Amino acid sequence: MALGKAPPAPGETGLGVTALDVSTLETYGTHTLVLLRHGESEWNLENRFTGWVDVDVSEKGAQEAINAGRLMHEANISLDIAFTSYQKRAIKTLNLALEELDALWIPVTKSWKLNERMYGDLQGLNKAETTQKFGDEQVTKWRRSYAVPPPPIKDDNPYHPKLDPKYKNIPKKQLPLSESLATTIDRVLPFFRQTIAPQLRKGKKVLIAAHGNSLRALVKILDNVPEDKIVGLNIPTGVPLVYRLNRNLKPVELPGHAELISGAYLGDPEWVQAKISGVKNQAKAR
Ligand SMILES: O=C(O)[C@@H](CO)OP(=O)(O)O
Repeated sequence: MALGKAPPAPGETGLGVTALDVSTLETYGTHTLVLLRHGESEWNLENRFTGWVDVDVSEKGAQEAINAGRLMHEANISLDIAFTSYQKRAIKTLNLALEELDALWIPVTKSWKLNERMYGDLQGLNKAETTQKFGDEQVTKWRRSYAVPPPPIKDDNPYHPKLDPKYKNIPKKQLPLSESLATTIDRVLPFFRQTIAPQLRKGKKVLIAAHGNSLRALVKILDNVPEDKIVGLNIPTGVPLVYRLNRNLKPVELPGHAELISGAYLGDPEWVQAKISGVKNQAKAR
């Protein structure tokens, strides 16, 4: 992956305008948690279901990651510790954003528990073609419902996680063959409670660089988003989502917070909204 040298076009960065007055952040809650979805991946670009397939960030995705670092810098966000998945699109996004913040030194913990939701046998398929074949209702259920898992990955599928050496130490029966949002929560929540929450309680400012659906799982937990509303939650690539939490690690509603959630995205709200709509519309039949 070569990093493009051309500066991003005006209007592509969201820099310079943010709905959240970051100078007042300290007045909301006591703990800072920032969620960051990786920058555009090669398969986001090709509009393919990705899940546990370990694709890289695209050139645009790398720029989005750098931009995420700039947005945090502009907002005076300082970080103490970071968490990410086993997947290179999240790891690279984290590194590029931290580099921009001059914070590459902070401790980073990687865990497969923060991986993208396992997309089963849909992995590798084009989203728009899948909608043409199975219909909008079915694909929306697979992508965004709370409890409906995609079809499980077949044993001879070349993207089967048992073939990936990074999962060799995970007991085979723990390796998911497909996951709904509900079963993604079943692995994300214990990791959050056991490993991330103690750091927040110690007063550490935490960044989690992860994926569209592992972050939807976290947001569902933090904000207690009702199951029938979670279908409407789409997380854009490369836009830091800032939470302030109270002593009980419950989120405090921030000014300029996004729909359904208490956290606020950094960057120009129109720019953020356009990026959210882009994610929502990926599966539209063309
Ligand atoms: O393909 C995937 O793994 C995810 C994130 O890119 O897609 P979706 O937004 O359709 O859940």
